[in-house]
Amino acid sequence: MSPVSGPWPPVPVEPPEIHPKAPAPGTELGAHFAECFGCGDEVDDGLHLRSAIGEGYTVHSKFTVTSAHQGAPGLAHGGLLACAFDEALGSTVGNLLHRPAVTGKLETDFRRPVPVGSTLYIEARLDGVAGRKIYVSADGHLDAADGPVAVNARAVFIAVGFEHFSTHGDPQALEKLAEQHRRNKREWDINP
Ligand SMILES: CCCCC/C=C\C/C=C\C/C=C\C/C=C\CCCC(=O)SCCNC(=O)CCNC(=O)[C@H](O)C(C)(C)COP(=O)(O)OP(=O)(O)OC[C@H]1O[C@@H](n2cnc3c(N)ncnc32)[C@H](O)[C@@H]1OP(=O)(O)O
Repeated sequence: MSPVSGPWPPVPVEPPEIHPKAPAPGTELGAHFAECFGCGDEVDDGLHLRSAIGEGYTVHSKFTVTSAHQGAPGLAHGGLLACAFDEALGSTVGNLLHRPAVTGKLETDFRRPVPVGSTLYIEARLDGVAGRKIYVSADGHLDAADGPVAVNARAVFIAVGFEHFSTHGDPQALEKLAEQHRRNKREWDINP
């Protein structure tokens, strides 16, 4: 339960409908985009966050804080930690619902410092859906899945059409990504 103030979700919601092709519990999720700062292998100083589907359709992610992620000497930058939660929560929405969506709002509650060299274990869950609004939350534990909670986060993702990415982003890179997904036989319909 997040200590961030106010009721959550803030509006009446429907239970999320897990997509029939959502990966089964235990499935390790690869990077969704090699150049993604959150999970991409091609971003040297990125987070290299790795995720797997948990029981009860949670998503478990982890990343190790490096010196490239510092704010104060020896400590993770708060915005960087927020980025990790954006990634983990986005992965939760994308992989469990198979709905293209973008972050509308992201709230974080920093409860303990996160030192360089520590690993953050993030457990994320779907909290409910209201129309295009998808409510998600997550807790980040220090150095073990049951370690002390360092960060809580909650977010509203807004479902969008695929044209959101092709109109506002880089259509050529998007087509390359779709091709990679086809090659890897990922079950995600990038162009539904
Ligand atoms: C990203 C991957 C793409 C490739 C996919 C490939 C593979 C996918 C597989 C798995 C995915 C895995 C991982 C993904 C990991 C990370 C993802 C990172 C996600 C991001 O990092 S993404 C970047 C940051 N993000 C933005 O760049 C958004 C900029 N923004 C906009 O583009 C518009 O702002 C938009 C579209 C949000 C809405 O615009 P719009 O015109 O379509 O709709 P409108 O404004 O009418 O809102 C409709 C309803 O949402 C409510 N609403 C809107 N905004 C709200 C807010 N802030 N708070 C609370 N509620 C909000 C309204 O109140 C209304 O609610 P109601 O229906 O009840 O009236």
